[in-house]
Amino acid sequence: MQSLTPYPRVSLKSVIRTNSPSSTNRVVAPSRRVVKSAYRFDSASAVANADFKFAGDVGSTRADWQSTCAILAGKVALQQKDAVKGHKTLDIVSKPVTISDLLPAPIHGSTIRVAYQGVPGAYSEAAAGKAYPNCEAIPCDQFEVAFQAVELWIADRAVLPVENSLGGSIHRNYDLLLRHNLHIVGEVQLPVHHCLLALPGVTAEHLTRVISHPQALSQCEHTLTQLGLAAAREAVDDTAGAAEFIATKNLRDTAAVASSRAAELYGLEILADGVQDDSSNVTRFVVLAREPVVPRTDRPFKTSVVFAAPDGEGMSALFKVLSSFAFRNINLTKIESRPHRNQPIRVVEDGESGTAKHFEYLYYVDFEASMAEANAQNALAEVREFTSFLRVLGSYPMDMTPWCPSKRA
Ligand SMILES: O=C(O)C(=O)Cc1ccccc1
Repeated sequence: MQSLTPYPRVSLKSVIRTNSPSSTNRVVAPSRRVVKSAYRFDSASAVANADFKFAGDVGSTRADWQSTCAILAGKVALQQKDAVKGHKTLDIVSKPVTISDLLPAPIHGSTIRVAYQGVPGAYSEAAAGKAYPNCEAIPCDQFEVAFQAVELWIADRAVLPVENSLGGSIHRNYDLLLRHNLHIVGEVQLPVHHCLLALPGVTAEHLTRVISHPQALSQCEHTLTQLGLAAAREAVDDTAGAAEFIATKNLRDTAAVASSRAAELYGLEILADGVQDDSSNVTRFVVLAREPVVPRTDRPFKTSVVFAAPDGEGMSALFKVLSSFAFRNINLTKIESRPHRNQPIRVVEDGESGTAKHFEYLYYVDFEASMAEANAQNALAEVREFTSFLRVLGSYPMDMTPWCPSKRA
């Protein structure tokens, strides 16, 4: 997959590697001033950006964001120098951690900073806006960077897509959930409405290439073919980044699958509206934070766990785990298996027939219950007995917003 986007984003290079806040490092919350001009998701800036044309004047929102990135990059450069000198203090900070920084929600009047992968106009940015309507949405160039942005207090939350009703799971994020120690504190389900975008004046006959996030391409494959688009499909990091790439490079032979908001932001035209193969196309995002939320029982909660089976017991352990939930009438909403990276293969020697190689898996399960419920606690106590590894990724309120398929993002 190519990374095409020139938009200034928090990148791996600009995120300093340091120990976690619980280590001996003095890590304090970043001052709001450091990131105050980060792109802000609210209707006012959406309207301001509607006039933005890539080839013309750069709007103040974008200029502000670029200067923010410069500040951030400068701070990071400073830290890198300090790291070389052996200083371990994280230097993007100007005040010590207070109790309000540790609260699961921001204190009244403060703006929550939400990291997402992509550039403005990405669906992940819309998901951040749905979860936290007046947040500062912080674009990151990779999923991993969004995790690190939260770990390093550059952001308060990260919002990441994990599955789509047409395209299936986004495996990278399942793997990252395990590699990092953030907690799932919420979920967002976003109806995704895709458009085919191109430079003004370009028609379908000019197109030799359609670029987008691989999930977006797979969600539109049938419709694009029906539109007679024999153009090659090319996967890039995010939908809005694809739109921006076309605008900056002035590509008249390339279209992007992205949101109508991306068309407005980057001065593209909508060649076809609603190109997803199914109007009930929904993407589920998880919201991550450094601290878990306290599970409750006064509203519907979901809990996400990941576990591994003891050596050689893959299928029977899975059966027992599923029974633990079934016997308690706990509904599972998701089950996903991923290769067990620390132990990918189990080799079984059989003198007569040869050597069998079995793949080992980790299982990700979501169930509809709160960890505050005795039922869920008992189920997990039992699951622990059948598994060699078990981690609760989070117990969090379910997204219960009314169903409205395919609203334009
Ligand atoms: O690329 C984006 O805009 C994303 O946020 C990832 C994505 C891609 C396709 C559907 C939903 C989310």
